[in-house]
Amino acid sequence: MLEAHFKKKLPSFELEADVSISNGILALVGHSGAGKTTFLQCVAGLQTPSWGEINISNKTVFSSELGTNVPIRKRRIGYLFQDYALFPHMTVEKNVLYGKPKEESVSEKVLTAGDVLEMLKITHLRNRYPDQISGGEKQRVALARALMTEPELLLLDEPLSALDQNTRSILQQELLRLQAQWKIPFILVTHDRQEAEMLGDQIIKIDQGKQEIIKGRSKREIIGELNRA
Ligand SMILES: Nc1ncnc2c1ncn2[C@@H]1O[C@H](COP(=O)(O)OP(=O)(O)OP(=O)(O)O)[C@@H](O)[C@H]1O
Repeated sequence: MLEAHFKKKLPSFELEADVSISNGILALVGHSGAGKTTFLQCVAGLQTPSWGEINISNKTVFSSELGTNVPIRKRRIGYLFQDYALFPHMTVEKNVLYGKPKEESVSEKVLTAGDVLEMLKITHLRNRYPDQISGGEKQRVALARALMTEPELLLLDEPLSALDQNTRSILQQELLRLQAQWKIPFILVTHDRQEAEMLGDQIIKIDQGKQEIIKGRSKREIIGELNRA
């Protein structure tokens, strides 16, 4: 579950975020420079909002009022970047194992690297290095490493944009399957409106920091409906 209600001052505008998602995929669309990456980074703890509150799985990770700002490594978030960010000197298996939490597992899903490699159908690549696998395979390894962290929320910053259409379609299906299996919210930044339509249970467009709901309903609308019932 993610509930984020915050503002972040940027040099040319202020980003205003107000989202709520308990399960499923929230797609974030918008022009270049609209504030999408800033949104993800505020949720992850890589940037600090100017004002507001962020809750993940009912835990407050940021609150300007309470002075709470939980560091990124304690937020239980998987973050997938466009450029995969794999370690070139480590094998696929070592890259995946790198995601394993250092402390004892805190979730009921105790995962081995073998489980995750199998889940993403890359067991046969375990001993290869990143320069010996394709772009689509690299993205699977990056996804495997993110899942290995046992996240409560997965942030995906244009994860498929560097891939060819065929690989992209396969991985889109894979994301849907993983989300259904994992049952945690995914936030997907994409430039591709069709991808947002296909994968997003909710779609939010950001323009100059202001959000517009394209698909799904705002928390305010849902609460209003409950109050009227
Ligand atoms: N480190 C920074 N310092 C100053 N301004 C920044 C910094 N990073 C981003 N910005 C500005 O903040 C605004 C939002 O940037 P952001 O990266 O969130 O946009 P985006 O929607 O993710 O864009 P893109 O689709 O091109 O990745 C932009 O106007 C950008 O110029």
